[in-house]
Amino acid sequence: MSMTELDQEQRFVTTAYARLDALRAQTAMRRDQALAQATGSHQAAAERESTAVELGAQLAALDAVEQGLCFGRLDLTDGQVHHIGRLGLRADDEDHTPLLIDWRAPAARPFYTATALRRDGVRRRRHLTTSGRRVVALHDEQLDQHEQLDRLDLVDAESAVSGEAALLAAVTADRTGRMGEIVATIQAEQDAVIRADHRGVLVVQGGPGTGKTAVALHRAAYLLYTHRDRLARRVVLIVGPNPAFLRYIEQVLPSLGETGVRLATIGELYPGLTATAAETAEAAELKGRPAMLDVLARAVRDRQWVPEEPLQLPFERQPLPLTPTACRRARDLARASGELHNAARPLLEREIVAALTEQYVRRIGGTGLLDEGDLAEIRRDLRATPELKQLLDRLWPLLTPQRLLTELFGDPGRIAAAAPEFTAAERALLHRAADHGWTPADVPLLDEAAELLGADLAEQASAAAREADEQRQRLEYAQEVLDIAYGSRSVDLDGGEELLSAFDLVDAERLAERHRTSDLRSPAERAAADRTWVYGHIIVDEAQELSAMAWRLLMRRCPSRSMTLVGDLAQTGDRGGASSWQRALEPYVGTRWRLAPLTVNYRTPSEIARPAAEVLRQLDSAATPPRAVRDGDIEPWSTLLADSAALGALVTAATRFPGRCAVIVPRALRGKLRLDPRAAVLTVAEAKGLEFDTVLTLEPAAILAESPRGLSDLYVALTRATKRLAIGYFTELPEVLADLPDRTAAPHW
Ligand SMILES: Nc1ncnc2c1ncn2[C@@H]1O[C@H](COP(=O)(O)OP(=O)(O)OP(=O)(O)O)[C@@H](O)[C@H]1O
Repeated sequence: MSMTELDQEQRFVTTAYARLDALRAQTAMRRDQALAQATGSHQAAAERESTAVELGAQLAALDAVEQGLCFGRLDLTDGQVHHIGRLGLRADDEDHTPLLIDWRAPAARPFYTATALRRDGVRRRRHLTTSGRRVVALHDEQLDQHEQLDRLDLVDAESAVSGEAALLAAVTADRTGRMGEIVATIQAEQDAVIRADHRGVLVVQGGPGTGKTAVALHRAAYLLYTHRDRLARRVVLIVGPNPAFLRYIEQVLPSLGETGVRLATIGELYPGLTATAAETAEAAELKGRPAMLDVLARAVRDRQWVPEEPLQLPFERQPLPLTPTACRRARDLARASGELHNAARPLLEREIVAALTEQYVRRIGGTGLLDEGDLAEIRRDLRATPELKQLLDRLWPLLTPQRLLTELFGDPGRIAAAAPEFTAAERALLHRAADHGWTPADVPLLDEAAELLGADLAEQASAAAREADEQRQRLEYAQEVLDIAYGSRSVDLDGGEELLSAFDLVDAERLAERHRTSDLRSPAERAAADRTWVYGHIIVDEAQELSAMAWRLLMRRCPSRSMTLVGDLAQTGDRGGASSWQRALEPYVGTRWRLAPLTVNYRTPSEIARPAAEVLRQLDSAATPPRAVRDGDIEPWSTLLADSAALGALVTAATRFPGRCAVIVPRALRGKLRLDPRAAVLTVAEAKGLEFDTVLTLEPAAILAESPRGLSDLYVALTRATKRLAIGYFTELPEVLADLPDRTAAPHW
């Protein structure tokens, strides 16, 4: 590569950064102006403040693309040259000439898809490697020099990875503990997923390390770019398996300049609580079964009570009796109304008050002397009796989802009534203390309960009152603004005043409405606070782990079914997780979903992929392991550990390598080992989706034995390493790993 070409690229990159700097300065100035003017009337201040927030977000997006602003160049056969970057830039000239093309724009696509066989008009693809703002290397692929290839070469040219040098540099770099973006080296099969149509359900199935997570995140960025208007307002939701995983990926989208996304675990999808309490895998599996739907429905019906003996309502001098028959009639009527539980309570109340009125009339000697007005008064008095509410609360309590579940799980009697089809052992799994925290598996149940119960009327009334009050204040304020605006006008024409005030009122309402929508929370924040928010698109990572109940919750949040589900059935660890995409999706979309496979493994070198493939073969003899994109230089090995000191020494030695190190342990050993703190000690569930330079998998036989999905767990444990993998065991090495070189005599890395 001649120096002049590097210089030329440097000149271009310098121009692009200068343009970026200018845009930043402009945006910062406009934001500061908006902030300085955010005073004066309430309305104007709110509008300027929201402008300032918007400009602040734009500024953050411009700052985010600093690293690797420009990473590619396409030379087309027609002589055009396109530079590809992390955002689109136009020159500051009259024509706004395109300078840098956003990687998501259609014109950038050939950068990811062109091959020697399908050139898409590309003559040469160039990868630019930069360090800060300096161009340090160029890698070219000449796509027009393969005309004379024979058949064999053609096959190779088709399957070759694009931008090989840049890709290899990316996949062999030391890990930082945070996932990074891959815009410069997205591969063709990944690009197809990233740019797939947003409509309908797309399932991305791929083995460990095939870039499912990376692709899911870049797809979110692509969809936001392509459908900005709709998706920024409706929000893209990305669901991950646990908070540590979300921390691992949370930087990727901001680094691509995208913030209109909500990242959440299932445990965070019920507003007002974060469900992080632990429970057994068996209890979580049970709660994820579709049978829980009936359990919840019965638990609600169980709260619609009929006493066996008459109840008494203290009223005037002598209590009024309320017979079981009257209670049953009232309950059946309320149930027959078809209203949700909380909404049906007023119907029950009306019936109960009617029955009590009848008792009262009977006590005072019949209806002969009473007219309708008297009866209404009696009913009013009954309703005003404080004990009536207590009585109604026993017969048909207003319930929040939290209260329904707490009182259900806290009471074996209630569990038995609601879950007659479960075995005694299963029912025991559901039982727990009332002060037990919420677990992730509770969240779909809370959501389902909210659907069954409907809004608590008291809650609804107070929310409505609050909203009415705010609206009144907004109207008053808007009217004031208009009064001032129109104050100077003369309105003493005949009839003119009336006309004008009607006009004012309409405008005041519209103004108030506009003010109401100047809510400074971002759409993602508003989505997080709203249980019934409908998302524009939902992406689920590790989707194979979702239970049937969790699927229901997500489908409710996405009636359009615009979803991307990424996962690997061979890695399913949760007992309630999926073993077939068709079975999991059937209830919601039938067979109307598309499958996109990913086949190349970018994480583990071929040496490490080999024993993992052996485990996969035992899991599913028909499955094809992903093809490792590179060879490493270190074979994985096993060692029998004499004692915990030997383990400690091995782990300490492992932490001396650059990058990150993890010890993956059976659940039973978690928290029981004293190891070098530089090594992350994780169970398989915790390590899922993550990767490390060096991995020690400990006691694989115990990992296998701990769960009915033991083989899947072992598969996950063997596929986390980017460079070095060793297996340590105290007693037994599973047969499936017996072929690994045994280094018990000299267990060094
Ligand atoms: N095109 C690419 N260019 C550079 N790096 C890539 C590319 N594709 C994937 N990678 C890297 O490979 C590693 C594995 O990717 P990722 O974690 O997305 O895989 P996965 O399919 O989600 O794996 P798992 O099933 O284990 O969760 C990551 O470090 C990712 O950045």
